[in-house]
Amino acid sequence: MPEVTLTTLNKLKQTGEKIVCLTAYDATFAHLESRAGVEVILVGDSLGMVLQGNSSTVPVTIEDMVYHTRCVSRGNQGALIMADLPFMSCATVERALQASTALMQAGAHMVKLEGAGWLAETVGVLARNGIPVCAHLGLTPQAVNVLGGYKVQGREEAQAQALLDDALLLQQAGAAMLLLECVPAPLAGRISSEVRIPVIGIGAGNATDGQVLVVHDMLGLSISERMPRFVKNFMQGQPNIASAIAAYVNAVKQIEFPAAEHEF
Ligand SMILES: Nc1nc(=O)c2c([nH]1)NC[C@@H]1CN(c3ccc(C(=O)N[C@@H](CCC(=O)O)C(=O)O)cc3)CN21
Ligand SMILES: CC(C)C(=O)C(=O)O
Ligand SMILES: [Mg+2]
Repeated sequence: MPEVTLTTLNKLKQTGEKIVCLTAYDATFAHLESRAGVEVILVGDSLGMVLQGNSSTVPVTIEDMVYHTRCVSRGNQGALIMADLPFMSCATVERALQASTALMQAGAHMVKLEGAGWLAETVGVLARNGIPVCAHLGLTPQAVNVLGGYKVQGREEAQAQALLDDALLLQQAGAAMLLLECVPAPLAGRISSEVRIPVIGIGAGNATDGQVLVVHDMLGLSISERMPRFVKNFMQGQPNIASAIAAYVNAVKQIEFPAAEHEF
């Protein structure tokens, strides 16, 4: 058992203290982040972009995710490890169970799946089998080819209402956590206050229960010229990576990050 558990995260939500989440893909970063006070380490399928150099997360396989989850697990010092279920791994309940088993046996404490209310049954089956699930809503990058780009979701009233309905449905189905990506800040705040479970945001304003960023982004490392609006470079003014990560933890805890310029 890690030092940080779902109980810890639920308590943080109740007390209003922000939950800090950051991606890691290897043992060294897992070590640094967990030592710096990051509560949740996300082994994100963003590794398909920042490590593998793909232009989306679609090429990432379960084997890739298992490998990096194992690496992170070895370096982790007490954080809760959440691993992404990659593209197509939730197409059927059976596939989701198989992929999640592999991730949990590689050292994950929780899995994250992209998708809305239609995954409620999958979430329920996983939860009943002892696998905590985070449901990733809003901009779901694995669906980039359907969405037509990495765009803000939930801007129209009907879409916003559908997101809120999905959040409540997934909680009801047994989700332990939600992640909202690129949704208008007021909508993310509303969803966070209407569900009991912790809500982590990226590009979703500062009213969610926690924040996540891709570690390469917050260290100012980028292949492309343009960074998404929600990214802040925490290396600025810091002597090393450990202190940049500590600055991120502090900024999230103090609700200094994200600022208005980082939200939609
Ligand atoms: N390095 C990295 N960082 C990420 O945050 C990330 C990945 N990779 N890979 C998977 C997804 C892709 N993500 C992205 C990528 C681009 C935007 C982006 O440029 N968004 C526009 C929104 C434009 C709009 O609709 O108004 C922006 O200006 O931020 C958002 C999320 C988030 N995830
Ligand atoms: C951007 C975050 C939320 C993610 O899913 C990832 O890193 O893969
Ligand atoms: Mg992901």
